[in-house]
Amino acid sequence: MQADAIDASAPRAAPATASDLLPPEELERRLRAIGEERYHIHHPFHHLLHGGKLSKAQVQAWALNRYYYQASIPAKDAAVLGRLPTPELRREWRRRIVDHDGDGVHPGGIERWLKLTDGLGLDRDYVVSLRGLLPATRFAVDAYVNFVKTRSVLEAVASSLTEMFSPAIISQRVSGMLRNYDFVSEETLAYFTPRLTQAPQDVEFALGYVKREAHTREQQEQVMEALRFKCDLLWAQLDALHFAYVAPGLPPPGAWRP
Ligand SMILES: O=C(O)c1cc(C(=O)O)c2c(n1)C(=O)C(=O)c1cc(C(=O)O)[nH]c1-2
Repeated sequence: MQADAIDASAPRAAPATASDLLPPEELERRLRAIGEERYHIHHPFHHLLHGGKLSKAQVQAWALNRYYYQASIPAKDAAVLGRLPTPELRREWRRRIVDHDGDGVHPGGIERWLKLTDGLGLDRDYVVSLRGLLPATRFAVDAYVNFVKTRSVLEAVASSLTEMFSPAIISQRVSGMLRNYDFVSEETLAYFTPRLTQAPQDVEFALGYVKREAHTREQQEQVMEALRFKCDLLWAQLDALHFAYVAPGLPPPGAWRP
């Protein structure tokens, strides 16, 4: 047997039982620890982006790909909404869809993201067509939408909890990009300003929900696993950008090229 193979005969840790239920504050502490370890704020591509180390073309690649994440968030939230059992819960979740789609008078997040891609000089029709996406962007984002459709409502809500950590990365990104790139302005980065108040509001509800509704240790573990999955999905998107546009710099066939 290889040294690193799993020894099936070794004693296993007893499965968690209801008596192992974590106090809600401990669950929250563990969720925050997951973000501290795995959130994409630690990704090398993020450091290059806010540190001013990317070319305009590399920033364009980031904005183009991230458009698909932004555009898919309302589809994700509509899938969650459709599974929530009470008017109170649905009312709360509905706000998220309006934040991104707008209300027909006030523009939402998708429109504001397109201001960013416009400001970077990308053709809007091309961005919206999704033709230049990296395959891995599509796979990662689609996996998120699929996750909330197929897992429990508890896991679906928990998977949004990366937003606990988004104000920190957004602050770093915006201040760094404004300082380091002459091709971005406060206006082009305006997408991010409302997120600094929307995300904490989203989190207050979602975190309260998982702390209240995870009734067994197994469910608490599912909540933590959902957050890990979501961190991985954000990380994988930056991995793909790095591989295609930074090093070794190998965009796959069909993907956008500067
Ligand atoms: O700028 C970022 O790094 C970042 C991260 C995240 C996130 O952590 O999921 C979101 C956003 N932005 C964001 O703008 C956004 O609207 C959003 C919605 C959600 C979600 O899971 O429902 N995450 C995020």
